[in-house]
Amino acid sequence: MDLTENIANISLHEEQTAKKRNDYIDWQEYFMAVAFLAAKRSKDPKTQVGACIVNNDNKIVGIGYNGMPIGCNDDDFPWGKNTPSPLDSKYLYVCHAEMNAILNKNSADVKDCTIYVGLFPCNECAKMIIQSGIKKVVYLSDKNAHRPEYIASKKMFNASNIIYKQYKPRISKIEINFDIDWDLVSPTK
Ligand SMILES: O=c1ccn([C@H]2C[C@H](O)[C@@H](COP(=O)(O)O)O2)c(=O)[nH]1
Ligand SMILES: [Zn+2]
Repeated sequence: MDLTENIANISLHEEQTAKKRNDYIDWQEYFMAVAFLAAKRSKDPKTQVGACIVNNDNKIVGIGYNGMPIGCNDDDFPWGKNTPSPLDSKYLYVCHAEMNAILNKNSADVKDCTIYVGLFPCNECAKMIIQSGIKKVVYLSDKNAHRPEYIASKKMFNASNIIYKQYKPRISKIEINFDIDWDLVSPTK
């Protein structure tokens, strides 16, 4: 066997025994990352929230982030928090991420689905989650847990048998790199 034949045989053997990669992200990481990616669309200068709704077949059926309603120009509507008049702060106008994800659904309904969200849902979103038939909430931060709206959310979720579970990341960062050298990743023949 000459050298070229030998190299060809070695590379054939490598191809035939190739194993799947094992550093892929799991479903939870994927759905929470989609929620976080959606949040990057938010124009809120202080708090960007994203939500991703998933059905029992692990199919994404809705994505949303906090933003102004359609027709309400986000350059004209306010983004402040503590203004003398409530009419001049964002709170009366901004649509929450969970609400947008539910309303943006691309399936007939979101019954029995799970919603992945960066921030634990407020009481208004909790009502929408319950009424839409979503059965599980996976959230990352519960930073507002002490506030009455969020205590109310938990009261309602408990009464309606909605499961809520804090997501504990296995990895702290998922990187998206558009600057990949595809020829290095999978050399063309
Ligand atoms: O359930 C929730 C609660 C809040 N949001 C959005 C609404 C606002 O744009 C921000 C909260 O602003 P703060 O400056 O942190 O008060 O988060 C949401 O999308 N879903
Ligand atoms: Zn809300």
